[in-house]
Amino acid sequence: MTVAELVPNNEALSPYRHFTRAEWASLRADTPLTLTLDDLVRLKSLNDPISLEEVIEIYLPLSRLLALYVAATQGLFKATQRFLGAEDGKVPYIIGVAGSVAVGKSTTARVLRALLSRWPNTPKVELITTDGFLLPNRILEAEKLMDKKGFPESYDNKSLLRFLSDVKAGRRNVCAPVYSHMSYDVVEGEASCVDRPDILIVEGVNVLLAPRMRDGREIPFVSDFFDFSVYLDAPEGVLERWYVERFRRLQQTAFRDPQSYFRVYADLDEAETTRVAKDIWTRINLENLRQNIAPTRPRASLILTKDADHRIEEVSLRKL
Ligand SMILES: Nc1ncnc2c1ncn2[C@@H]1O[C@H](COP(=O)(O)OP(=O)(O)OP(=O)(O)O)[C@@H](O)[C@H]1O
Ligand SMILES: CC(C)(CO)[C@@H](O)C(=O)NCCC(=O)O
Repeated sequence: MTVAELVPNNEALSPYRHFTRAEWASLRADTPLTLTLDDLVRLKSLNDPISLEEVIEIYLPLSRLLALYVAATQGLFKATQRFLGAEDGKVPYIIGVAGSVAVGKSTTARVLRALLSRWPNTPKVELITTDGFLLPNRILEAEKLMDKKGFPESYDNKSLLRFLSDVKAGRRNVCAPVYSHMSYDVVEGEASCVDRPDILIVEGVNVLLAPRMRDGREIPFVSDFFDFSVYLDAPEGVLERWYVERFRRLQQTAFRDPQSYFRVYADLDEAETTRVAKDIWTRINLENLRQNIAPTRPRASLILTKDADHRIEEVSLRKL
């Protein structure tokens, strides 16, 4: 026997099964296409920049996999209810979507929502972002955390955990605070409520953080409530480019609104705008990516790796 035969290869040792785009796309085979071409076109017109090819090759196989996972989990729940002699209830299936600022989490979450709601056993799919659980600016300012927006310490983690635990407990009308990118702050008096969905998608930069210890006790974290999670990945340089492009686009549009927190940047020229965007990216978002977000990647059930054109080139699925 050769050494090569004795030592398992990397793929065998990895907790993930890796698929090229083409391999993954072929896993849609035999799935009845629950979407018509019209649905796909409508999805695209939701203002999401995603290509139809991406939906068909990446997101349809993923929605098929998730439909199977959800059905299996619902079956297990029914078995437990029967064992306990309990009345039929419903527990929402919770999916986390994690990854850097500007990687495209909102787009992925919205596409998944649209696709999953087409399956007969999960018609009601709701979506929240953890942005609403950011501490208000007045607290961030007082605690000198304005340059740490998106870092774990900038969230009201207790409220976020209570929200998730209430949803998981099957409570009706569980509400989350709302964040405005325009005012760059939590909106006082506004709420976004979910009412016993079949699936809840929770999108946010730090949703896969590992539980931490305090006084020798483990503090629960958001991902304790997840049944499945997706980490969106792209190289740092590419992420910076997407961030700067988006910032420059917003500088031409939303920043001109008198309500915009970034109104002060509305009159900058192109070079200055790029410099400001790169500075915010490097000081805050890249730092957060390196310190907090990227280290959570190995905790995801699925990793989607994008190339510079937002095309998902590799899919890694955790072996169960
Ligand atoms: N599949 C895609 N194809 C092309 N462009 C995309 C795709 N997904 C996202 N983008 C673009 O990338 C940028 C970031 O996308 P999005 O706002 O969804 O990111 P995000 O991860 O939710 O960001 P943030 O954490 O900053 O809210 C946007 O400018 C968006 O237009
Ligand atoms: C709200 C977050 C943290 C995540 O969505 C992000 O969009 C953000 O505001 N980051 C702080 C630095 C910046 O303004 O880009």
